[in-house]
Amino acid sequence: MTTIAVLGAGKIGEALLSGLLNSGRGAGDLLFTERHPDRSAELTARYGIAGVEPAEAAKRADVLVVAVKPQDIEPVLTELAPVVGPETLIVSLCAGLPTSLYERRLAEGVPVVRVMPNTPMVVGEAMSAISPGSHATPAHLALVREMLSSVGEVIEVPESQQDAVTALSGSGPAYFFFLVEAMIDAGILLGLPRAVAEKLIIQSAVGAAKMLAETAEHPVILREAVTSPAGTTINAIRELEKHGVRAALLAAIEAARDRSVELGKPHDSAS
Ligand SMILES: NC(=O)C1=CN([C@@H]2O[C@H](COP(=O)(O)OP(=O)(O)OC[C@H]3O[C@@H](n4cnc5c(N)ncnc54)[C@H](O)[C@@H]3O)[C@@H](O)[C@H]2O)C=CC1
Ligand SMILES: O=C(O)[C@@H]1CCC=N1
Repeated sequence: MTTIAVLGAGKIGEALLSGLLNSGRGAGDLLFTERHPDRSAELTARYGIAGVEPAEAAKRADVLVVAVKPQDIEPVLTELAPVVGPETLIVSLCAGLPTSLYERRLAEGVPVVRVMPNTPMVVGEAMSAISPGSHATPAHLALVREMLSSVGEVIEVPESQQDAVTALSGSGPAYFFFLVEAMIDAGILLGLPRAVAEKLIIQSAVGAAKMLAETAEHPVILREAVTSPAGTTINAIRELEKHGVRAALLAAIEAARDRSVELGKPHDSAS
């Protein structure tokens, strides 16, 4: 069995570890590194996975999954440079960071795959987009695909699209949670008990998501089916359009893409 070490067990690192455990991998095939000892102890107690030093992770693991913030990458590269060779696959989950950064800083020939996952991997429903670096072979990509398909869906995209992917599906769950939160507030405004509003909105979100996933229908058709002539929904849609919600989403996702580009800027090959 492939041994996988997650470097930086924060929110997405934990989501990956717990998703891999849920998919049937043994705790003994997983490792993590974490700079905060309390966090490390908490994760070992929760999952039975060992927290180790970076050099030990590099020695024992076939795959090193980098899951620190892009701003924290420098010390990780410094730690990995002397201990990682071409037999170890680096999988970077970091927004904005190009594969060329790892290739420049680590030993010649180290294979790197850039991945943008999202947090629904905790429930086996991640959307992950993968892009090979210049030393990653089809076998490396297949290994990453196999690892991530145990926690959700996987697509391959050119690395040039990863900043857009980050803005869309990497951050995407946050937009849906924001929408759900606002809709629950609307229920409170209309005088419903919070628990009732939560139940109504969460189940509506689950149902709508299932319809999108399981019918082949375009979202416009599904929305039109809810929107009765001179009915209630069209009144709401008019308000959404009046308040520029569509334009706000376009601008918001463009801003997220721009931030991803910015996070990679200090590390692009020209710098
Ligand atoms: N949170 C999300 O939904 C997603 C995050 N990502 C990417 O994943 C990465 C991590 O994001 P989050 O989990 O949200 O951040 P986070 O701040 O929750 O986790 C980062 C973890 O790395 C640890 N860390 C930092 N430097 C370290 C080092 N040198 N050695 C060991 N551990 C170290 C921190 O203590 C922290 O626990 C980022 O690069 C982000 O772009 C990608 C997709 C989705
Ligand atoms: O907000 C962020 O920077 C990370 C990357 C995608 C989702 N969360």
